[in-house]
Amino acid sequence: MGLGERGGWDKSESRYCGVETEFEDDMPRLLSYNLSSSGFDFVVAPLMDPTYRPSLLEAENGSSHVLPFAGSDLVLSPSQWSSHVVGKISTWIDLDSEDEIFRMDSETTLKQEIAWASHLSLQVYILLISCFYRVACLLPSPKRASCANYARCVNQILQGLSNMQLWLRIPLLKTYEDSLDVDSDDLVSEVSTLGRDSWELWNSFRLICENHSQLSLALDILSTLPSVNSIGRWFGEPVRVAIVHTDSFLTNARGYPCLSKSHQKLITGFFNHSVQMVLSGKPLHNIPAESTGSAANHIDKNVNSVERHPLRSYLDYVGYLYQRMEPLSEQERIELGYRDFLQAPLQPLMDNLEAQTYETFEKDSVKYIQYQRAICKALLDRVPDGKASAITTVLMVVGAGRGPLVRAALQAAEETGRKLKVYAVEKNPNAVVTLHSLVKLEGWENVVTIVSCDMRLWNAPEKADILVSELLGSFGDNELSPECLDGAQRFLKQDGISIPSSYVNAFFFFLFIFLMRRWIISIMFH
Ligand SMILES: C[S@@+](CC[C@H](N)C(=O)[O-])C[C@H]1O[C@@H](n2cnc3c(N)ncnc32)[C@H](O)[C@@H]1O
Repeated sequence: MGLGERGGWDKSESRYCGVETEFEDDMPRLLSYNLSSSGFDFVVAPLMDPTYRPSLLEAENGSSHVLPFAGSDLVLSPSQWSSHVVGKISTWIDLDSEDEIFRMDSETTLKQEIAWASHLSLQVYILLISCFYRVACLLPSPKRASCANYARCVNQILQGLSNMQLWLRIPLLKTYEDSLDVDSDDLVSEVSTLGRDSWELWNSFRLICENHSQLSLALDILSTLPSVNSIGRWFGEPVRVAIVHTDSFLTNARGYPCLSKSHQKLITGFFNHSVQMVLSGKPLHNIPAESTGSAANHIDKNVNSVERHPLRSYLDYVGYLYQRMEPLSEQERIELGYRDFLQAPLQPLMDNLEAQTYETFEKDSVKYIQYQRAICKALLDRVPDGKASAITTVLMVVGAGRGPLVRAALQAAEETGRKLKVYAVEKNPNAVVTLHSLVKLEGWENVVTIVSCDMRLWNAPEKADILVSELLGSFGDNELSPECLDGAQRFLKQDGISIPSSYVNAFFFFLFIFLMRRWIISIMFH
């Protein structure tokens, strides 16, 4: 999901720019109009007729009614539902309304619509496992500052939801005063009654939802933006979509839509965080040969006509902003998938790591350069220039994996002109296979001895001058490095050294940050 590599609109991944539409019960026509020739990749469309109210339908038809969804699940293929439709939950719902019937109607509708969306995505999950988690529903923004019942109900739904993301819609507003500056749009007039910073609203909502990983954000980008500090706070949040309203666009000298510098900065910042864009609203620019009227209402009966989509010039502008960005460096591309994700700590002693994990380690070139520098310094320190050809330093890499530290050590020896003998100790037999082929391929047979066993059980034939390891793990000890390295100390000569020579357990540091996070955030942003 999300934007592909920079340098062009990458079509290899679906869903990079969508369009918000109104209710249309002919889904295939809606898709055909908005996607096929118009350039959008997905629609954010209501799943249910907005006039539907459970209490009214029940009064009319008793219990034998059919829910007024936008088409049956069969009108689109499972992959079309998953890649091209984000279900928009009815915006009229208000689960914190004082009117009990309205509140009950809201809760029933919310559950029915999410159950329906989940039904659509469940088929997809079975048929197309790779689409897992691409399926999403857009929850309307809370209507009032106190939205505990809405959040409680969403939390309840999340507990039973395995195949879908919920995106809570929140307007990008700093304060109540901010919202008063903005024109009277439905959404804004709703949120202006909230009377508080929209980040606070999101924060209280997600806390009630216990920070559920399937709850993320859809941010409405309006014509006025909050301060840079206030915006910065959102970049630490799980924003999946930025909904850019047409009234946030200015008009350039040729009459085409464009964005202010601050809006441009915001949008490119979102691109950098793989946030998808959605365009919303009526076209407000009079461009020759382009039709006017609402994007949502403008479904021509003849969908095959070559008429330009009314929001096409807005889409082109967003595409232009994307293409204008500097392409990502190789390193940034590698890191992209790891941004903003908490990783489950690895257990390399208990488990045998997979090739993919080693490959990820090996891409961290900065780390291996630091090791190489440290080994260079150690070699120069231990072996004077005059004895460089007479003394062979014994170096042991304990936990050698597929060999990047062996390579760093041999490069250090070459760089310093020192003679080196390397023992590579590794307990993962699969990694040892790769290590063997690397040693052969590089012609290191004479200097590298591979030892396939747990370092704690190894009977080393000689003692080492330098012990090199990389077993820090997430908190400096989850790979059991203290225990393993303690077991390896017996290999070390009396005056031998260890690289790294020391490290601290960062657990308490992170615990402190975690416990003080609210205080730190308030200091940073107020
Ligand atoms: C974090 S990985 C680092 C691998 C490699 N040095 C690198 O940078 O890609 C740690 C390696 O140590 C190995 N290892 C962990 N405990 C070990 C032990 N007691 N004896 C031998 N190898 C061990 C693991 O199998 C794993 O390959």
